[in-house]
This record gives sequence, C-alpha cells and structure tokens, in this order.
Amino acid sequence: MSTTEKKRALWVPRHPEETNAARFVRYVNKRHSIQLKTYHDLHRWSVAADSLQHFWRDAYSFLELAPPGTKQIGNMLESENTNSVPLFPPPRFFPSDTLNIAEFLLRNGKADNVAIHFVREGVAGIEKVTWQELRSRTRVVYDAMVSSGVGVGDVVASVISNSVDAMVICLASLSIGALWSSASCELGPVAVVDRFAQVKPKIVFADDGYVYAGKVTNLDARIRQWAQELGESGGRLSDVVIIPYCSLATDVSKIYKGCSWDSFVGRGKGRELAFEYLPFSHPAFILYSSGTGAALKVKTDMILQHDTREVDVVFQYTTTAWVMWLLNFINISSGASMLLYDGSPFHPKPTTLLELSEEVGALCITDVFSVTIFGTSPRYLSELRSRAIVPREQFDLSKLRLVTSTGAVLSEDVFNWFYETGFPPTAQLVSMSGGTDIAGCFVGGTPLLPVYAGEIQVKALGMAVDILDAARDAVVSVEHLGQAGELVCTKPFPSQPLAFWGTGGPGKYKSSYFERFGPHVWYQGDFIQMEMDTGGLIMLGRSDGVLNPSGVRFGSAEIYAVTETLPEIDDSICVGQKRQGDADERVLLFVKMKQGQSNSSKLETTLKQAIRARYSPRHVPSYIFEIADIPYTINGKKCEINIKQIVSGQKTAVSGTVANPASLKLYERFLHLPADNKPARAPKSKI
Ligand SMILES: CC(=O)CC(=O)O
Repeated sequence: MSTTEKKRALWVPRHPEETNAARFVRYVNKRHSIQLKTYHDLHRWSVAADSLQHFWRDAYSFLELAPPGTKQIGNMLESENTNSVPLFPPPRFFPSDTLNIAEFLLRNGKADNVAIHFVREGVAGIEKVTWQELRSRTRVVYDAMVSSGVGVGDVVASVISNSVDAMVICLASLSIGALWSSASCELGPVAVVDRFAQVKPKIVFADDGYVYAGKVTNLDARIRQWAQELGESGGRLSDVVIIPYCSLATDVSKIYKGCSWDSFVGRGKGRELAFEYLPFSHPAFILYSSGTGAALKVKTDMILQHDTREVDVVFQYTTTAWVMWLLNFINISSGASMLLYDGSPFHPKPTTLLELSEEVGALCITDVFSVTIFGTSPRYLSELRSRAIVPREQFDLSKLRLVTSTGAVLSEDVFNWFYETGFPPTAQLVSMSGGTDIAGCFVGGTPLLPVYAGEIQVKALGMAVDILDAARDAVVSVEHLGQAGELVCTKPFPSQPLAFWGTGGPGKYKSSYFERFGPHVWYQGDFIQMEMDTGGLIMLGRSDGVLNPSGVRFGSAEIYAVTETLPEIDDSICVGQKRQGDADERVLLFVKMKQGQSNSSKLETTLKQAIRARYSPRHVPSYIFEIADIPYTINGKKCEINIKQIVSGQKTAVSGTVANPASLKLYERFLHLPADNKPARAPKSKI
C-alpha cells in the first residue's frame, strides 16, 4: 500500500458511547477530575507511572470484584511509584484485600437463568444448567471435598473434558481455597504424570473416557498407569475420583487410590457452601507453560475490551488444557450465559459449532436467541474458509456481536474473508494475543475503535506494552519507528504468575522472562510491529521462530499471510534452518496441499513472486517443499520450534501436547540439503 493510501476500516463502532469502556472512561474522569476522551487517552493513563495504581483500583471497584460489604479497596502495591517497582520478583498486589474467587464467580447469576448450555459431541440435546443448579452442584462437591480433607492451599487436579463437571469441581476447590490444575483427556499418561507429579495433588478427578470426532476412548488403562506412577512419585495423593462421563463402568478397585464418583459424593455431610476469604495474592490456578489477579485481569479484558454484558451468551471453544478454559470459566462472573461444548469442532458436521451458535438461547432472556460472543482461533476460521462454508448465508448469526480469535496470528486474508464473505459485517472481529503465562491479553480489541485487516486493534488497558529492538538486549524502543521487535511489558500487572511451581521455581521464572532485558521488563517472546497509520499491532510470530536469513529478521506469520491467499494450499509451516559451521540460516517453507492438488513448479513460482512482491527478495524461502502433515499442539499452535530443531539436526523435546507427533518424522529427511542456498533459487523437491 502506498503511503498516501489510507487503510479501509472493516468494522467501525456504531454506538461507542454505550459500551462498558465508555462508561468506565466517564467513571474515572469523574473520580479523578480528568478529561480522558479516546481509547488511547485511557490506555496512556492506565499505564502512566502516577496513575497505573488508580487504573487497577478503579477497575477493581468498577468491575465489582470486592466481596459485598467491602468499605474500601486498599492500595494496589505497597509503593506508590510504580516506576520503581520491578516485575521480578513479582510484587504482591492489593496486599490488604481479601476475596474468594468462587464467591465472586457465583455472585451475580439470577437463580433461574441459564448459566451454562452444555452440548456434548455424540449426545443429543442441550443440557441447561441454571445458576441455582450450578450453585447446588458446587455445594455437593464442596461438601465431599471438605470431608475428604481438602483444605486451603491443597492442589485439586483433573484430567477432564470441557464439561459442567470441570467448572463445578473448580468452583468447589476455589471456595475452599484449594488450587486448581487441569489437563485434557487426550493427554497420554506420561504427560499427565509430567504435569501432576510437579504439583503433588491431594485429589485427582478423572473422566472415565471421552468422545472426539465420533470415537469413544476408554481411559481406564491410562488412568491406571498415571495414578500408579503419581502415587509412586512421592506426593500426597489421597483419591483418584472417577467421573462416569461416558458411563464406561470403570472398576475403581484396580486404580491406585481409586474412588467412584458416588462414593466420593457420599462422603458429604450436608454442609452449606462456604467461602474462604483469602489474600488477593493467594494462588488459585496452576497453568502449564508457564489468583485473584487473574480474575481482575480477565474481567478487565472481558468487560472493558470485549464489552461483555449481562445479556450476552458467550461461547468459547476450548479444552481444559488451554488457558482459554480459565478465561471462559471466569467469564461466568458477568452473569452472562454461556455455551459450553465438548468434542470436535467439525463433527458430525463441519458446521456443528455454527448450528449451535444459532440454536442456543438463554432462558428468561427472551430477546436473545443466539450466541452473541464467539471465541475461536485462526485455524477454525481458516478451516471454514477452505471448506467454502459461508456462515452468514447458512445460519442466522444476526445477534453475533463479537468474534474473538487467539492462539495464533490471524492473517489479513482471513480478516478480509470474514467481512467480505464469511460473517455478518456487523460483528466485530477481535484478534488478541497474550498468553497462558499472564492469563489474558497484552494486545486485543476495543469497542471504541475501528478494525483493520491483519491488525490487533490496541494495547490492553493497564498493560504497559512496548516494542523493543530485537537485535539488542538493551531497552531500546522501536515502536515509534514502526519497526518489528520484541513484545515487552514494562510495568507490573496483577495477573503476573506468583511463582513457578516446585524446586528452582524462582530461577526458572526469572530466566523465562527477565534474563533478556532485566527485572523491570517482562519479555514475552513474541515478535510484533506497530502499524503507524492506524496504531494497530501486527503479530509476526514467536521470537524463537523468527526467520533471520542474512540478517533480515521477519516472522513466519508474514510468509503465512501469503500462503493463505493461495487456494490450492491447505496449510504451511515456515522455519529457519541452521547448519553446522554457518552463522547464517536459510528459510524452508513446507506446504500441505489441498486434496487433489500438488506443489507444481507453477505454484512455487507464484509463491516466490508473491513473497518477493509483498516483502523483498530476501524474504523468499530457499526451499519450498510439499509435506503431508503439519504438526500442531492440541491447542492449535504450529510446532515451529520442533521443526526448526529437526531440520537443523538439533535435539528436540516433543511435549505430550503435540496432537499429531508422528508428523514430526516427516521432516527428518530435510536435514541434509545442498549447501548452496541463494534465495529464490529453490529447487523443486517433493516427498
Ligand atoms: C490469550 C492468548 O494469547 C491465548 C493463547 O496463548 O493462545
């Protein structure tokens, strides 16, 4: 695009003054006698050294997190000057406040309204769980947990589907002050032991089986294996409670500390549900990759960035192994109704999720008969497009207000498809990026500003995001130059992890985020750029996957932005290859072709020309290969680092969360390629 050409907005806010964010601006203006007007004014104020504390305290009270009867919210940090507070060691937030997250989550829903619409693959109908039922199911599990000796600070773990049970068990654990940690059912026994041996749970809940893409998997043998190994790993496991989710009649006597759901529940003594009020910084969730802080951050994202309201029906597609499960769980605090789905997004039909979105309504909210907020991923949207599904023609999605996408970079091409062909143009498409480690977003959406193709709209409120020079370890911002660089955060935020679990935790925490730029700068490991025309943000990929041939740095997402425009390509993965004795690296692009298509020399030429024209000759991959499969994690992230290591002859650690680990083998043959790698001279090579 030429510099004089203005970018066209794909979506513009219609009634910005009616949004939660606009109400919040009026609220802080009044409280502090200031005159913030735009989103950018609000963001600047939310991260300034002398008002960061005001922002988080105001968000705390505006979002009504404090327990009923709280007279005053204390200071966010002990020190008033947030410039002097490092992010590591992690500061304690709101040191004088107490809260119980479960009480907060269950506080707002009206007894007879539907809290959760639950749909399971392979099970007909929609289970409607009212708020009253949710509270009473939580009470039953709470009662049995107390009888089983679960107390403040104990870990409750679950190998569980994205079900109502998962929410109920988590709520019961949090009401006691126990910590929650979950894994999804498809994880193998080694991965389950890897995770839970570290956190030493007191109780583990496990579904007896799961259903995915039409197949029922009985987990009996896997549970036996991991329960035995967990028991031997020296923890304090007292029960492995089997949930008869698939009615598979598991023999619990064969499982180490096995206990049936009925005998577990039978331990209850009829106790009322009670909430343990704990310090703001009391831990609540153990997440893998990396408290109340999470609740404040998630609420801020939901209400102020996504404008979630009480009348919304929210549908986030996720498993219990992804941080989006936690975000969705905290979502219930808005009193909004949710659709919970367990199963494959494409089974029995590729339009299953869209059908559900149309169908699900909320009891007692007569004018809402469809999902209004749909949370998904770039992969899902690309898949709809490549299957030629046109949601807005096939379904009534007129009530859909917001579609959020996370987990990977959402390409410009998918943005354009969304508005030109795919979804109702009135829906706001929000691409967001944060991480498991921060339980929320660094950058995301706002209802106050337009949406542009390929761009994340804004930096999230209260998050002092900056873009630092990727070639240096010094704190040098390149944001105002429009240059690509490292995404960092330079001020403390309440959803920072409290610690890394287990021995050596503080050291691992420090080396993960603070080695690169020091204790005042959180280094996220994402490569990002600001679009100077619009102020939007463009994610370019993970920093460790950054491509760097002959000193030109660019992100894999830039290459995917081109491959995604070619209809014959189903998917692609782009990595750097390092060779022994060569300081430079070359770029390899692997393309998975659609059925019936092949990587012809014409396609290679088209690809190279498109990359050269859009970026530069130095962005053109040295080699383009056809490949039969692309490895993904179960959360839909491409395994670029594994491939980069494999093609560079380095050892690679394959985590239990790779959904299709066999595909990694396909890349081993690319270790030995001819030495010469002049760009654009890529020989055609197929497998
Ligand atoms: C909010 C996110 O960024 C979620 C993720 O890590 O995929």
